[in-house]
Amino acid sequence: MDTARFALSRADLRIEAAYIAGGWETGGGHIAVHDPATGLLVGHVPNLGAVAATRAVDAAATALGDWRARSGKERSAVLRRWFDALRDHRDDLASIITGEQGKPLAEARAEVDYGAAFVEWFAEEAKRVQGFVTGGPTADSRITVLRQPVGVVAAVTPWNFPLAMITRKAAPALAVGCTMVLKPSELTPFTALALARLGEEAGIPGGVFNVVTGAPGPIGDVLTGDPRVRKFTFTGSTAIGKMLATRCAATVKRVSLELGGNAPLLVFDDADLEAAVEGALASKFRNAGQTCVCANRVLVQNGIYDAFASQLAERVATMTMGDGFVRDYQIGPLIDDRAVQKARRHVEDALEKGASLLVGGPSAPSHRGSFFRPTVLRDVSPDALLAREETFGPVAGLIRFETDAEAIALANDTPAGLAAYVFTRSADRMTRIAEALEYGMIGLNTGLISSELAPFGGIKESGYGREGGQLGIDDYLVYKTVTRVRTR
Ligand SMILES: NC(=O)C1=CN([C@@H]2O[C@H](COP(=O)(O)OP(=O)(O)OC[C@H]3O[C@@H](n4cnc5c(N)ncnc54)[C@H](O)[C@@H]3O)[C@@H](O)[C@H]2O)C=CC1
Ligand SMILES: O=C(O)[C@H](O)CS(=O)(=O)O
Repeated sequence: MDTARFALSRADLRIEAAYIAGGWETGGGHIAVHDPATGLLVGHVPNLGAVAATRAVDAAATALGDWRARSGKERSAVLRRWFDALRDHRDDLASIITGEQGKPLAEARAEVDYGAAFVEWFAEEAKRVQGFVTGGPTADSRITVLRQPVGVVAAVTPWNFPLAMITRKAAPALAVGCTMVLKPSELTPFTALALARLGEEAGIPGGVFNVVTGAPGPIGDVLTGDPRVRKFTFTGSTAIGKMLATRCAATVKRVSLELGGNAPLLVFDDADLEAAVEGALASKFRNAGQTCVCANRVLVQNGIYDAFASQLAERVATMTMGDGFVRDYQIGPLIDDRAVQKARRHVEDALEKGASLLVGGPSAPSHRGSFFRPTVLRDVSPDALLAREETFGPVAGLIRFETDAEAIALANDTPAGLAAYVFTRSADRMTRIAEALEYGMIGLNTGLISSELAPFGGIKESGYGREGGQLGIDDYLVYKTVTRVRTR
């Protein structure tokens, strides 16, 4: 490992072991983890499989009784200590995130804040899980509805937010008394293991939070097939999510899916031009375009099109790109060369279909690591690949429209339904368009919609379930209706 690149990270937080039943395991083969900015080896984690995954489910099932028996206030205190530990180790965690995912340190620190905020939020929610009591069908009867933890939870998470996508699931689950087996992305396992280490320090009992590293297939088969797992939560690509949800049906698990997006960003003639450009920059280029809520299609009304295109291109042309550790660059590397090839394919296809390049395009080969320059294309066809698929890279494709009706039709013309953005000064148009768009989340005159306070999730083929906010805890609770008749 290039120790200089983890200068900020204390050795005891970068752990080359899986975490099962409160113990650190180094057995089995190994998976190599690389730094996307340099291709350098970051380290190895155990390549565990079905046997270890089953032992983790054993541990979660064993720990469930005592953990759910604690009061919400007692679990809240443990989560609060976990939150404090994440904040105290903000720089250590950020350097681990940048080292294995590539985002610039400033974005990595912001992700630690974002992920820790879910732990803080659900430490508070842990004390407020409410049921209700009503009168029964006869004078001597009462009906009580309890909300209880669903039980053992399995979670599978992606590489693009290697900390926040985990705490967005683990915090509500542990808050209500569930236990968890997590399979993090094999591309970014060290962040998950650091979370487990800090959770151990905070007093999360062994078996309550388990991290199994290794081959996705065999581990996934156990997490989707073991009947003791009562809830399966996934964040990642639509194709994998569909397959895993299908596997869960055999044991009727509760499932929540946060899948891919294809977010339209609509700019109307009456928009505040500066706000629309800022919003497009924030939404499109966060994490080098590798978020599921990134603007994936930029739909611009004809009257403002040229002004918006030139101002966006001017700003993108000034963006700095490079190794997230070296300087505070704005654009880091993509996760791997496969992601670079996809972005390149989308740009080339759009150009073949009549678009023109305003700025950017594939990086010079001299650039080490999996970089792709921030790119703006204008006059993109709605039939271009980048309008049909999620680019998951720093490519903004501008598509023209004339009328409100045309904008809505273009925006909704996708199986995805995660996030959409609207820039207009008209309150009436905001209301009409927001209500007509088929998406789980809408940004009005903003490109940033994610926080621990806002229920996050999609509709259509972007998935179901909500994470964060007042709704995030529901996915980890079951209802129990108790009818009682007074004895004579
Ligand atoms: N809606 C949302 O909140 C998010 C959606 N995504 C979507 O995911 C994609 C990029 O993220 P990736 O990590 O590449 O997605 P991915 O779907 O390839 O991987 C996500 C997770 O699934 C696991 N996985 C893959 N195959 C598996 C199998 N057969 N069994 C069990 N687990 C398996 C991976 O190891 C990883 O942990 C994009 O399409 C993006 O839009 C990513 C992050 C958030
Ligand atoms: O995985 C993602 O893309 C995240 O859900 C996006 S966000 O929550 O950071 O906006």
